Amino acid sequence: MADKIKDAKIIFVVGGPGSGKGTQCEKVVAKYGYTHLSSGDLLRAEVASGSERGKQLQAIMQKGELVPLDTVLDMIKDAMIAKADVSKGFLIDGYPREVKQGEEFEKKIGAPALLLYVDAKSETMVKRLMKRGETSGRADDNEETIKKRLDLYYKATEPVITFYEGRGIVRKVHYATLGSDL
Ligand SMILES: Nc1ncnc2c1ncn2[C@@H]1O[C@H](COP(=O)(O)OP(=O)(O)O)[C@@H](O)[C@H]1O
Ligand SMILES: Nc1ncnc2c1ncn2[C@H]1C[C@H](O)[C@@H](COP(=O)(O)OP(=O)(O)O)O1
Ligand SMILES: [Mg+2]
Repeated sequence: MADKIKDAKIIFVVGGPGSGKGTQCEKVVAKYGYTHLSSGDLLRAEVASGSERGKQLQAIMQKGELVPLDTVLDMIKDAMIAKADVSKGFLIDGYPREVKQGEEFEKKIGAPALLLYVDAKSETMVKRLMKRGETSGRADDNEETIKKRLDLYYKATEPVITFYEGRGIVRKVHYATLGSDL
């Protein structure tokens, strides 16, 4: 099964909470036809299913913490396999959240061709998330959880960008300016 995605083109999409990862991914999908997989969306689908595992995930996400690595990696891998036959490439949005997640992904699936870094100032992210929280119904779009998610982003996720900069595969995306060197 995993053989099906062995040679897939993989693009990691990394940025702070509310930086616009999902929004930029939609633009890439429209332009290049890649398959968009958001770790957060996959987790929220599990929560919505009402399963016991979903309840545990919901409690973690509500606190602004990271869910266990194996859980999220297995979900992404299953989703990739399900789309392998129809996909030109994969946008992996919201993963890796820490360097270890990147390492495990590479061991189990493969190496990314590119990392899209969606950059935004922390004030901008907070403002957007507070606004999104008015309608999103997301348990983590509230002031207290947003603060925790931002702290965790700077502590755990920014090092991911430095790690892949060392490999020369990081492309920074600022607002709606998607380069044509994708
Ligand atoms: N370039 C932008 N300018 C203004 N608002 C934006 C921009 N990109 C995203 N947003 C808004 O910010 C919020 C967070 O965007 P989203 O794509 O959901 O971010 P993420 O997936 O990184 O959490 C959304 O409400 C979205 O409409
Ligand atoms: N790769 C990952 N590892 C662990 N937890 C993750 C994860 N991706 C998402 N989650 C959990 C923790 C996040 O705070 C929550 C929401 O993720 P998200 O939808 O990517 O949010 P956002 O991009 O707005 O920060 O889901
Ligand atoms: Mg998102």
